Amino acid sequence: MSSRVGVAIVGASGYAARELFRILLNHPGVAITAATSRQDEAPRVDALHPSLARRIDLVCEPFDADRIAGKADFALLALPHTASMAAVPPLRERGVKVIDLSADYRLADAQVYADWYGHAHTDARGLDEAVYGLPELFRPRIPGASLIANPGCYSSTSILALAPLIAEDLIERSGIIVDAKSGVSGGGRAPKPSFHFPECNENFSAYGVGRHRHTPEIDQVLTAVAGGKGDPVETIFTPHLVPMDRGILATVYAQPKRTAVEHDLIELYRSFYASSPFVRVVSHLPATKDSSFTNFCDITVRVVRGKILVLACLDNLVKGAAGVAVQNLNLMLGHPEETALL
Ligand SMILES: NC(=O)C1=CN([C@@H]2O[C@H](COP(=O)(O)OP(=O)(O)OC[C@H]3O[C@@H](n4cnc5c(N)ncnc54)[C@H](OP(=O)(O)O)[C@@H]3O)[C@@H](O)[C@H]2O)C=CC1
Ligand SMILES: CC(=O)N[C@@H](CCC(=O)OP(=O)(O)O)C(=O)O
Repeated sequence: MSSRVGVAIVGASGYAARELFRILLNHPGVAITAATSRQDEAPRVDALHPSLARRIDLVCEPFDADRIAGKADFALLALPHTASMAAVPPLRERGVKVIDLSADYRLADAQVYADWYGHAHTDARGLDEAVYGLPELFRPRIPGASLIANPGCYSSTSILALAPLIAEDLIERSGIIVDAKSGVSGGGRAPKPSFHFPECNENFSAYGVGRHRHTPEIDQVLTAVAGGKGDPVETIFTPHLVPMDRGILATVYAQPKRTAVEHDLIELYRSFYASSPFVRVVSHLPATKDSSFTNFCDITVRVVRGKILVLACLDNLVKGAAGVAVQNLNLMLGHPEETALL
């Protein structure tokens, strides 16, 4: 036990936290030494998440940076945005490395954050130092980071779908259409009217059209993938809510700069992701159930009437949240990226 690294899970009662527990309880190099919740009665983790009964014997405590620093080297924050940026500075001041699952450290520019999230950013230093935790694109930067901004679930799907085309400068950068669908757990465990069963069951609707907060995140990262050369990437990102528990499928439409050949594109994707164990470039059309409860993102490419279509899917709670957080933790700890994730 002593050779294990102590990890705290902050925001323990939520869905992303449940996945963190589920995955990390199988990790040979990690001990979950603390869990926090605002709930009054110091709930046991397995009372919050009965699926974890007999797997974990841990009581939640209120958030206290000193206590966490006394027990853990890493904190994985599964808090809503704005709550994270209040918790991150005191943890980092005490030497705790942080992987933040919220959106608070994903956008490099505080003004862009304020514009899309409607709140001023209060941790300029953290924002400056955070590394965007999408290992497939930024793997070399992750081991040395002290603060990781874990990507959004729609963002990961869309970025992984588009990165090879942008990196190779094969498509026009404006007007890229990302038509994405998510299961309801993407909205978290806290009840909201649109997620109420009679509202979302047997229903299918778009939301956030033209103003979803993952738009600037997708554009920012893909513009970085382009190497800062040329025009910025501008996507038209439209999310939809699908009445299923989990999973995201994005269908991306892009205008090629020259004639596109499907077979060559599939080969490009295979070579681009050859060193990325969690991207499966497939020839069939991916379906959410194929990646459910896994850390895989499945991607394929088609050419239809001269346009490039990329279809990508992943599990929003795993590759879209807790799984990629553990991928990042593995890289920071020097473990194989796949540890506890296969
Ligand atoms: N769901 C998903 O698919 C994905 C989620 N994310 C991000 O991960 C984070 C967690 O998401 P998810 O687990 O779905 O969310 P949940 O709503 O399920 O859980 C968040 C937890 O944070 C705690 N919390 C809520 N509000 C506050 C607050 N104001 N201050 C402190 N703690 C608070 C609550 O725990 P308690 O009441 O016990 O204190 C709650 O259970 C979010 O930032 C989300 O955007 C990222 C990618 C995908
Ligand atoms: C279905 C649903 O509501 N999904 C969430 C996205 C969840 C996620 O990845 O985003 P953050 O980490 O940025 O919150 C939404 O559209 O806001």
